[in-house]
This record gives sequence, C-alpha cells and structure tokens, in this order.
Amino acid sequence: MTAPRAGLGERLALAVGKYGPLCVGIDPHPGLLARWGHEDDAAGVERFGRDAVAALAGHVAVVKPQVALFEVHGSGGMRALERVLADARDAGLLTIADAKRGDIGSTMTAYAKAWLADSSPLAADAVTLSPYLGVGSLTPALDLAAATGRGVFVLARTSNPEAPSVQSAQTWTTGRGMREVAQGVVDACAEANASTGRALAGVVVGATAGTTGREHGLDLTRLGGPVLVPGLGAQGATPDDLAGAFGAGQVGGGPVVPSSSREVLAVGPDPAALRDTAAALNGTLRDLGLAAGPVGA
Ligand SMILES: O=c1ccn([C@@H]2O[C@H](COP(=O)(O)O)[C@@H](O)[C@H]2O)c(=O)[nH]1
Repeated sequence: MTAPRAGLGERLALAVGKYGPLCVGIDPHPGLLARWGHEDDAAGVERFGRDAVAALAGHVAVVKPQVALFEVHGSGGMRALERVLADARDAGLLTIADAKRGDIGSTMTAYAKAWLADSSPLAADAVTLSPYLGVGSLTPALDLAAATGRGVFVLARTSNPEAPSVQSAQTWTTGRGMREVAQGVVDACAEANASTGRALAGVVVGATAGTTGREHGLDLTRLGGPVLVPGLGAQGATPDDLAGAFGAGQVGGGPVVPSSSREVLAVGPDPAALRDTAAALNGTLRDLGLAAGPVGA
C-alpha cells in the first residue's frame, strides 16, 4: 500500500526549509525571450522555461510558470508548458501553475482535473484560483487537492493597483458580521484547511498590497495554509516590505513564499547568474524570519 502523499503545505515547508522561501516565476515575456536569445514563439517559451528549470532545480524550492505567457502561443505553447512542468517534476522542484482559474462548479471540476489530477499532463503541485464566482464554487478543486496531496492558492489581496475596488469592499456574512472580501477569502481557506486537516488551501497576498503603506491588513493567524506573495522586484516591493507583515506571529500556517519573476529572470540565461541571484534573494528572505509552515512534516 502506498503512503498518502503529504499535503501542499507540508511539502512546501520541507522544500522551503531546505532551499529558502523564494519562488521564482517563469514568465517568458517577449523582452526576456529576446534577452535569452529566443524567438517569441512556442519553441522559444519551451527553451526558456526548460532552461530556467534546469538552472534553478536543486537551488530553489518552487517555481511558478505564468500560464498566460505559454497559452498565448496556442497548443504549441501549452505543450511547452507541459514539458516545463515535467522537467520541474523530474528535477524535484515544486510547481505552482499561475492560471487564475475560477468558474461555476461543474466547469470548475474540469479546471481542477486539468491542473491537479495525477493523470493530467498539466498537473502542478498547486494552481492559482480566482474566487470571483464565490469561494464555494472552488470546492471541486479543493476536493481534488485533498485527494491528490496538491493544493490551491486563492487570490485574496492581489498586487495590482486596481485590486482594492473589489477586494477591499465590505461584505456581510451571517455569524461573521462585516468584513472585507479579501478577509472572507482567507477565512474560507482557513475553514477548508481546518476541515480537511491538510494545509491545502493557500492564499495570494501581494507584496505590494495593502491599505496602509505595504501592510496587507489581513488576519492570517487562523489560515493554516501557505501564503504566496507575488510582487517582489519588478513591481516595486522589497524583502524589507515583507518583514513584519508575514512573520510567524502574523501567519498561522505557512510557509510564506515570496515570488519574483522578471527581476530574477532578467539576469539569465546564464545559469550561474540565475542561481546566484536566487541564492542571494533566498538568503535575504530567510533572514526576515517569515512564517515557515507546518513543523515535522
Ligand atoms: O497578485 C498577484 C497575483 C499573481 N501575480 C503574478 O506573479 C507574477 C509577477 O511577476 P513579476 O515579474 O515578479 O512582477 C506574474 O506572473 C503575475 O501574473 C502577481 O503579480 N500578482
């Protein structure tokens, strides 16, 4: 009998403990492709993604391919993404497919299978989800994640400047009173983690996000799952912006995984430069004492 695979939070915590918390985004933007000597086509994004994985495997815990930048090249781009994910899997790198999916429950089942089923060529360790159709509509993905030991990151407070118009709106829930939409997303993920006993539901909280300076203003103390923090580097957030907002006392669960794409990728394609940049960032992030996630997993 095979032992059940550990949940997302546990596997992330182990990898983060080994390599550091940094997640490197694999975002093959046209300008970066040119810099790396590739055409802006399916073959170019495949070479870019696979070279990034080869350079970073064994040096960072997790990579986050940006699905849109593969999808833009049609079926060839999606085939390229399958190969990038396969290389990462084979190399022992954890993967977050940044697909931001979300739909009515019956369609959500298909999205869940695409990104989280063991048999799918696009299977990742986690997928990003949009809760705009209601967090409850994401249940098929949470169920499949619980069954496969994979996980989800639900958008709570994103890093873009347009986000507060929706995510900071106040909403009423019986028994909870008024709270921000973003807090409602965090609380729903906390309930999913508590009810399954697995750290499978993470949230996305942008490094640039917040109502007061760079403070995100969310209560993450009962989350019981990981936090993906994009926005480091090219969007203006620095490691220091994360200190205090994502420490062990602020996050119940974890690990906290700050993510940077363009800033790291801009030093490529030289593998040593990519590794050195990631290692330096990991060193700085480690020193901040971010929440580390489940212990003893
Ligand atoms: O709130 C969010 C959610 C996702 N992202 C994604 O992360 C990367 C950021 O890239 P950088 O080059 O490090 O700015 C990109 O794929 C976004 O779609 C985000 O930025 N903010």
